Amino acid sequence: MKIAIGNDHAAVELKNEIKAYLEGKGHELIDFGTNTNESCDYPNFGEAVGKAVVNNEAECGVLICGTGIGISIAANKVKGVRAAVCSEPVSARLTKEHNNANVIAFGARIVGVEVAKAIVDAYLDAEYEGERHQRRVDMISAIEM
Ligand SMILES: O=C(CO)[C@H](O)[C@H](O)[C@H](O)COP(=O)(O)O
Repeated sequence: MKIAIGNDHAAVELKNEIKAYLEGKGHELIDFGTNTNESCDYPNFGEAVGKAVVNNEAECGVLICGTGIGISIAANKVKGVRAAVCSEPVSARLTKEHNNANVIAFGARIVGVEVAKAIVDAYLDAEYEGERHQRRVDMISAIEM
């Protein structure tokens, strides 16, 4: 799967761990940075990953900042993005099954590397269930119009 990934300065190390983990599973990662510990602004990376997903350059996105919150708020401003912050794998599975989330986010200051791996695994292994959930996802899309 082609996956866009992005992060701010708080999450360079965790991003590199998750990127290597996903590449080891055969995924192709498009890395939008940042790749240094120099302080930077998470909206740039949330926007870049969100646009890559809605423009079909990637099938889904992974975003990491200190909490996962700011970067997901930014991504959610891109029309068509449904980014969900998850700090554990059950929510990560459910946001794919119910919300058809196309971006998963988490915080490098909140979760450790093993929980982060479990979150991306749960998200990527899950399938959108459609049916009653589609009505609700359509309602979310209608808010963007
Ligand atoms: O956006 C955030 C909060 O929701 C992230 O945690 C950022 O990484 C954080 O705000 C960055 O903070 P810093 O003090 O500039 O490192």
